[in-house]
Amino acid sequence: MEPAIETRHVTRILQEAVPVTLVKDINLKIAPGEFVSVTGPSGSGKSSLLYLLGLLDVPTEGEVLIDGQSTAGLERAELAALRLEKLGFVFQFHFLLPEFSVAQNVMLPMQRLGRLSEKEIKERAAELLDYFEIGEQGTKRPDQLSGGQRQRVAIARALANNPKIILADEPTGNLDTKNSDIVRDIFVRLARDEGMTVVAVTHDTDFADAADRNVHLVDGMVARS
Ligand SMILES: Nc1ncnc2c1ncn2[C@@H]1O[C@H](COP(=O)(O)OP(=O)(O)OP(=O)(O)O)[C@@H](O)[C@H]1O
Repeated sequence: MEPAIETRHVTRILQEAVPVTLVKDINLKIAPGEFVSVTGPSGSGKSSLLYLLGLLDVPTEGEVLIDGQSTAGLERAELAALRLEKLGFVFQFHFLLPEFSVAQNVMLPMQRLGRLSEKEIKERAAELLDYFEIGEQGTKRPDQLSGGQRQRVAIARALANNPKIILADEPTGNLDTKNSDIVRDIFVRLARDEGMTVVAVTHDTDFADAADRNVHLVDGMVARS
């Protein structure tokens, strides 16, 4: 089976006055359904790597493959289309739109993709919110929810278009222990029960330990994998 995500000699250098190497010669194969945590000291390149895996940034050298398909040389619009269809993102700060209801926030990616009718979109949003036990919260605005509930909405939104891959940057970074446990269990369930591929950057050792595999970065390079 093709890896869900593969990097081949991925290096990203920022061309500043003094060039900054964010990550260097990263070679990873992440299998479908695998749950991988990415750890490392502050500044070791974890977020930079996640941005590259998520096609939000492009390598200076090397290539990122999604489902065996190289993304090298794709135009911005093609990368955006791939992201919308195949990838879901969860960040430490939820980035929900404050002026929209919780349900509308979850509906947005589906409306953007444009494959379902408005009725189907509403139903799927309601199902997702139910799945995360926040079905009652749909008509509220994000700021009327607790931090843990908001992060569950952000996860529901990331899943809206049924992506095979979820990329998360410190998904429990902003949560208390109880909510961190809930969110960690959600990620475990997504990989184990739903067969999703999960890559999550984390400083949370419980979260890192819950993954199938840990990739540890030091100075922009894979120190352990
Ligand atoms: N735009 C930029 N200009 C200059 N240096 C940058 C830029 N973006 C990132 N860096 C540097 O690149 C390195 C990698 O950053 P990155 O955010 O990927 O690290 P990280 O491991 O995610 O860190 P943290 O755990 O603190 O979030 C850091 O040393 C950072 O200071």
